[in-house]
Amino acid sequence: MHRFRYQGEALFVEETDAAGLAERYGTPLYVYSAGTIVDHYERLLSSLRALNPLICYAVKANSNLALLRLLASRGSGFDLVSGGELYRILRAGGDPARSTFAGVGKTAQEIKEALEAGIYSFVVESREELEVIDRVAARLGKRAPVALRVNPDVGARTHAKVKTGVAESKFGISPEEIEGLYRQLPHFSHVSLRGIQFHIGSQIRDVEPFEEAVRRVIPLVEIARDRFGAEFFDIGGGLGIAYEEALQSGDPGWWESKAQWATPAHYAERLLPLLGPLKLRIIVEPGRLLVGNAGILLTRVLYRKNRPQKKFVIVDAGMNDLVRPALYGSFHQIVPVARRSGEWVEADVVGPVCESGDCFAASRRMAPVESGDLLAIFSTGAYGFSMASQYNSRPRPAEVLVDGANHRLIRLRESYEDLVRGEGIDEGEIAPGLSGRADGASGQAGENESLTRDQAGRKEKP
Ligand SMILES: Cc1ncc(COP(=O)(O)O)c(C=O)c1O
Ligand SMILES: N[C@@H](CCCC[NH3+])C(=O)O
Repeated sequence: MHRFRYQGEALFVEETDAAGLAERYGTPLYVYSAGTIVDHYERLLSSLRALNPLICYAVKANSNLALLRLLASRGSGFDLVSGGELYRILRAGGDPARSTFAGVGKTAQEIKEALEAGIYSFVVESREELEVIDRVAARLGKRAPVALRVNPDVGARTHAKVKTGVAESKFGISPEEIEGLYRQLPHFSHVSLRGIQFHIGSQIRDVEPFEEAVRRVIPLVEIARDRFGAEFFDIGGGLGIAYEEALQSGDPGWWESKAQWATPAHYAERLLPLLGPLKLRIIVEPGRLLVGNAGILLTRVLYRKNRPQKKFVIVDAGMNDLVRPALYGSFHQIVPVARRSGEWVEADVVGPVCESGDCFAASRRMAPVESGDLLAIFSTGAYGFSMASQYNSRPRPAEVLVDGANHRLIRLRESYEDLVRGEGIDEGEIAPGLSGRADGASGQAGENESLTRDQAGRKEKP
């Protein structure tokens, strides 16, 4: 269950009133409930108890160090997709030996960093990537643990932009190609096959696609286990949550029975008989499920605008802070932080960004609001801050973690200075010696790659 409730007319996050948080830390403000995250983690673990699973939290959903630390302290491993995410989990005290590294475009540098950190397994998405991993491992005198990501060509009822298990998507390797790779694997002398993985997409709330994917991939898993000694089967993440009526139902999504959606009992009931007999370590990679309904975005109403055709509520959060509605047309419940009586209105809730798509809710029936009021945008713990940008030169918002009656800032609101960090106007101001002339007369012109300050001088070639 999530821990956001009205007490009287005031919205509370655990035992902390939301309005007080907005006063103290300003808006827009992401607020997370630690109790909700831990509850979701423990519930998932117990629903799959019979498999003794390893949960690898998908860092991309929300990569704040404090959340990573919280999950690591409960024993969670991590699903990573970049060198930056590896850096984050190391900073947060996460264990690379309980973490996997997926993604279709790992660079040789990222592969080297993960090998040196002692990653539990790469999740390989192409033959060419496998070759690079083999080469980097050889150079380091190591053997790289790898899993192959299977694209099982299973569709799922979710947004087209977040389906990843269909043959047309860029992810994974087809079953036929994997069979070919099995034959060639002995030639890769610096990798060992540790597992098989699939991940078919995100915000999926039916069990059938997961079951279908497991069934299709099991024959490949059995070969990996019997011929190559593979030890795990990773069935990815993608479990959906309730966005509709998230507050009223108290439903983090998937746990409680809802006529049209699967429950964890249902999921377990259907998958355990398939997975149990494999006698392998089972890994799951949930992101949204653990943190999605554990976060809200607090925003203040700046202005209202009433036209005969439409009413607008203009708030101080924008699509740069929360891009999901603009990107996917996704629904987020929006409620007042302090309820007032009066007639409900139908309005568009929009942000200040100069795009018509900067709209959190279109023609939404909502409780009456006045300028200065606070609103809470629900179910924004996943893919909220982690997809935020500085578009329109808007500093990214602050983040706060609530635990009971305690609250603490876990990310400072950005300043104008943060907006221009790393930019330079004059020659040599930010990277002395790097500038040059097209004819190669000086500096490192022709490198044809832009370097970050950290990367300069330590590029790993594939
Ligand atoms: C490889 C991988 N694992 C896990 C996830 C987590 O997905 P979700 O947040 O839907 O559980 C993703 C994102 O879809 C992913 O790409
Ligand atoms: N960003 C997407 C989910 C993508 C999952 C990443 N593999 C969302 O907000 O729903």
